[in-house]
Amino acid sequence: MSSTIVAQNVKKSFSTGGGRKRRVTEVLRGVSLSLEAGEMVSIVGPSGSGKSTLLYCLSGLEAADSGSIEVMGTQVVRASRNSLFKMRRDHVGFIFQSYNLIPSLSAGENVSLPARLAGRPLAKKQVESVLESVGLRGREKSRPGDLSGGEQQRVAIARVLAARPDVVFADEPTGALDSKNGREVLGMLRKIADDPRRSVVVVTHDLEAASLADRILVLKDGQVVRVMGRSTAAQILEAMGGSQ
Ligand SMILES: Nc1ncnc2c1ncn2[C@@H]1O[C@H](COP(=O)(O)OP(=O)(O)OP(=O)(O)O)[C@@H](O)[C@H]1O
Repeated sequence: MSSTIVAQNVKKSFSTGGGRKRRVTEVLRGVSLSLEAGEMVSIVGPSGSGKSTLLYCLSGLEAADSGSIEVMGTQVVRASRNSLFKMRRDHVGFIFQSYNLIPSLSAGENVSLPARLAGRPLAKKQVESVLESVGLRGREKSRPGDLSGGEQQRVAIARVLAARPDVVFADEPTGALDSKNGREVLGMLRKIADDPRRSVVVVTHDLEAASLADRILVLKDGQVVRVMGRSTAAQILEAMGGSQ
């Protein structure tokens, strides 16, 4: 197996307020992790423990202060904007709680946009086939506003699948969905990670979602306090000390 992400001793602080009211909060206090191709990792922990910040630092959306993060061999910490742009374009896909679709574009156009921007336009058949793979056959022309939340998230997954990324980062992907749609979306994420070339990192409060991962990292106060192999939601809850 080969590593898609290797992160060592990642630190990140935020400062808020100015002058005498300036406060520095250490949000990540030396996080290390590695992710293998074909693996799904969940990051869980109490609210404010730094889960989203970690995801954004790993993907280069947020700049870590120190440490080392390699994504598919590219060093992310203190990388140039150009190198981060290329790393994200060539290797990374994102799924957010809020879907982040462009409302004025159809489902098909949303799916094909990243490939078009990367100068590798998709054939109509490819767009149809990737939408079909997420259960949206024949919905190419629908606009996000005409789709349910679950369907919009599936378009977002189709957009990621079309770009064939090595690593998919998902931040609370089921946070806005009911449990049935949430389960379907999670099944799709699990399927992405079952491809031996791909890996998935999911930040979630949903412990059923977390239990689909091969490894679960429990974050507390900006540090990884537990690393678990395949676990049930009840075992994860126990590892978190009984509180989400
Ligand atoms: N841009 C920012 N500026 C200042 N503080 C920030 C910023 N982003 C995050 N924080 C702070 O960092 C801490 C961790 O936030 P983060 O969103 O990473 O936690 P989380 O574990 O994902 O929380 P939740 O589960 O509630 O989404 C919080 O105290 C938050 O207020």
